[in-house]
Amino acid sequence: MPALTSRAFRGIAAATPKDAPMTEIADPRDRLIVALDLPSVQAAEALIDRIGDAATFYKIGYQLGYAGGLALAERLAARGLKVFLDLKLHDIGNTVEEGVRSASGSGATFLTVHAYPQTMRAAVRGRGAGLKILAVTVLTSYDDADAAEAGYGLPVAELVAKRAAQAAEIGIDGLVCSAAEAGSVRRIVGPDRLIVTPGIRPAGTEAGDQKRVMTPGDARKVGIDHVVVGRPITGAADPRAVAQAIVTELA
Ligand SMILES: O=C(O)c1cc(=O)[nH]c(=O)n1[C@@H]1O[C@H](COP(=O)(O)O)[C@@H](O)[C@H]1O
Repeated sequence: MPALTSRAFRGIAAATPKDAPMTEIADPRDRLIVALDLPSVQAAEALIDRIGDAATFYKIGYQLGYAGGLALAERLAARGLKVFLDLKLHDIGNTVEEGVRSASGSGATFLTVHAYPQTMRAAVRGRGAGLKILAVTVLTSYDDADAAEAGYGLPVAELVAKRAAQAAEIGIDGLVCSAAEAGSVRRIVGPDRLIVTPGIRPAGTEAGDQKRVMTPGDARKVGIDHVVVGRPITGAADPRAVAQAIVTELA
């Protein structure tokens, strides 16, 4: 995979509004969500120790969740760290509603569902106090060709916009999209819903399987609330330093 450079982002950055407002967040570290995409709880705890107080917010997804990570989520929340449970639920309404209800007792701050109207309505019905539901619009590993291959008749930007409008109408708390769509999503959903953007790559780092990417500094300018960063931190020789640099870029 080619390394990404500032030049690679120039087109995207030029197309976005300058210094769009971000939601007020008291601690700038809360803007960075570190994706704990690791094979074991032991590996995750070792990374959290190395990062120390440079990060306050961690995401637990499939890889760690199916390897004991759900219990870890409860322990991290009990320690005062913020937890994003990235379960990306999508099923019949009853199953989603009851799954969200179960997750509401975990102490997590965020939980993801896919942005299908039936799924989002069910998630809102099951949502307990303190848990915010994020709807994943179109995965950041998709481009227009991938959307067409999956059977969608809209380009990614239009599909994201359509799903963002549906999510806002249903009462979802926040959207997951790429930073490239954050400006248009903000105009659709208004100031009160969260915009959370994966596909974030510090300049010079590998995109890997991500297709809609942006640097933390450019993402800051388009009004995101939180960024999600995995491999650039989990694979770094000094994960604490990378986390600190990203928080500085976002501040
Ligand atoms: O819901 C997510 O967090 C998510 C949505 C999306 O569209 N794209 C995306 O990459 N993610 C997650 O964000 C993280 C990105 O990881 P890196 O590509 O390693 O930075 C992974 O844990 C993905 O599962």
